[in-house]
Amino acid sequence: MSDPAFQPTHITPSEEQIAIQRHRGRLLLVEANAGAAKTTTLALRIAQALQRGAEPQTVLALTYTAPAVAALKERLAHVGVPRATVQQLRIQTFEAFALGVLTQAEGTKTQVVTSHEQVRPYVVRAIDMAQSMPEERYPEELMTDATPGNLVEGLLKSFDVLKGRMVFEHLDPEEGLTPQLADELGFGYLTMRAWRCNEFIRKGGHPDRPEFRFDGDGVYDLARMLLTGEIDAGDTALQLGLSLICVDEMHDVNRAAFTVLKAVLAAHPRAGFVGVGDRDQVIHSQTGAEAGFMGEHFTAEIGQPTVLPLTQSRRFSPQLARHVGALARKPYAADAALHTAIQLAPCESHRLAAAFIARLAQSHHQQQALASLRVLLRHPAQSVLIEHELLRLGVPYGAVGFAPYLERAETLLVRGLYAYACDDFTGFEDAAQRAGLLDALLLFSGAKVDSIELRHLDSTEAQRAAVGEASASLDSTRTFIEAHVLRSANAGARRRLEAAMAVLRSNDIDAFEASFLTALDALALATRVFVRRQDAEQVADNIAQLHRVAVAEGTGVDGAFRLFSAMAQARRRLRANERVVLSGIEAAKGLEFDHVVIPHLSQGEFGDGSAENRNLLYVAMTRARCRLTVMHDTGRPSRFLKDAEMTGPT
Ligand SMILES: Nc1ncnc2c1ncn2[C@@H]1O[C@H](COP(=O)(O)OP(=O)(O)OP(=O)(O)O)[C@@H](O)[C@H]1O
Repeated sequence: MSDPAFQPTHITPSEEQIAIQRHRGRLLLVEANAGAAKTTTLALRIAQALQRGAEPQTVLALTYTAPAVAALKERLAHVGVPRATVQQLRIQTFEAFALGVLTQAEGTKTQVVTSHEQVRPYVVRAIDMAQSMPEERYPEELMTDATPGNLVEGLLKSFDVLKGRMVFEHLDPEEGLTPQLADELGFGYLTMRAWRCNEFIRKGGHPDRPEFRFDGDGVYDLARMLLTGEIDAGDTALQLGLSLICVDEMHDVNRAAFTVLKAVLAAHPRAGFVGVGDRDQVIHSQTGAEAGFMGEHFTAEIGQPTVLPLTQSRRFSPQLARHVGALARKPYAADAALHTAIQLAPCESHRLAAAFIARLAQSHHQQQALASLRVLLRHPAQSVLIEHELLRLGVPYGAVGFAPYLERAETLLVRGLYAYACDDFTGFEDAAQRAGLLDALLLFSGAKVDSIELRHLDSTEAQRAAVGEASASLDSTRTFIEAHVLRSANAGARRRLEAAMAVLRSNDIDAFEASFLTALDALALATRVFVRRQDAEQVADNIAQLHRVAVAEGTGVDGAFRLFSAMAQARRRLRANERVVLSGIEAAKGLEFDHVVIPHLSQGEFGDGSAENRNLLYVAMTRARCRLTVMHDTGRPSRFLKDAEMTGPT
């Protein structure tokens, strides 16, 4: 039968790519290194299906993140699939796909809860419930010194693991839950009991569907219903008439997602399947992501796939491939025609690194040869100094995966405390700026807006209404801080806020340097209001960086805060920019940039030596096309740099 090949624009596919594009077997897996053209080849395979006559809406491509969805769409357009057709393809995250199937199966849309703060009260209730069960056989195992609020953060992480790995679903239903069993499974007894209560609460007493779904609950609920038989492959919600099913970034697949995938494949026995991934890009192993889902589990539970190779990086040079190969301890080939400049920039201090990056960004704007400059950061707090230097030089930039430092709630908290303590509201001239400041103060003080007129609104709406009214003028802003924030703050927060304001009021830079951070105790403040410890730590890190910047300015306390206001004005004036972007590494997965800069690679700065951190650095380094700049203190390089053989001259 004649099968004319789809002819892509912009690229000439290799023999390996053509073999994958034109493959006709049912199950195909491609495991290949970063940059070896997995996403592009998936796009070619989809284009070939369209060429063979498949309707766009019968092609499903699943990924884990929204940026990965965007990247696949971009590749499809790049190889020549018309944008209008790309829009008709079903390219979705696993979570969005599962929510769609559930809506269909349940006949109604369930509320989706997106923030940890929204889900927190439910988890607190679950802990209370677990600790007060009348028939509990091991009550002493459930007692702890921590308050429920302080347990939430750890529990949510454990819940992710329980969901991703489907731990409960794989237990023998006859076997009761005991502390010993919990221990064997690697979870605390309280965690497992609280999980059960949390699920009970989430169901809200409704027989058919839960009251709400939090991130990841869509895939989990669908996977669970598939396992219990509430939904099966024959269900109309899964009969989507698909002709081709694809998974990009298969290294992110966990048990729950795999269960969904299995059912979609079973529901479409005539559809082709192509999955692509790279086991060294597993950066979500805590939630059960496992390379086995592209290997032994796939063969055992779905069938024997054909495995086809993509052997060469088409993104970067053989020299960079050698370094990342050494880091990941695997062979790594690359197209010999590609050239990637590798620059090891020595930087003894973070301040020097920030100044260096700002100059690099400035010259990037002045040239046309390279399009994108992406600075990849392990932690958002690392952006504070860099952004400060960029703003000082007036260099336009964007931020992805985290808010720019001047817009973070903790920055507004510190600036707001100064403004109120010293009655200097420079930089808060308009109502929107004052509203941001009040929201930040309310968040960290733990104060609740409570007024008789607003009792008919829920707490979020009541706060919005009160802040909207108070921020209308400077006077009402001051009064609100006095009457609603400080007076009704919880005792611990109020003590810390007052102490920090006393330091600011002294306008003594030495006192500020020595005691501001201790007075505010940002970690304690944030731990009370953030569910995840890592979020609280990030707040504390951000404030520490802000403090460092203020001290280093050498212009006194008032001088430093005026500068922050000026920087905030400057930031608003700068055009939004996509050529120079600071971002987290997770947000860069699946993407590529002409010039990648990775600062903070001195000893201990890239986290511990875990496989997950190694994989994060692997992902970061493999985003570069034409140039990679790696920055560290030459006297004390990170062990990962040593492993990548990047400490000497390159
Ligand atoms: N035949 C080709 N000729 C030239 N360049 C190609 C070819 N195929 C792919 N590329 C380019 O190679 C680069 C890497 O491709 P792609 O993003 O598909 O790799 P990947 O394996 O999915 O990467 P990652 O693992 O990082 O997600 C892209 O710039 C792409 O345009």
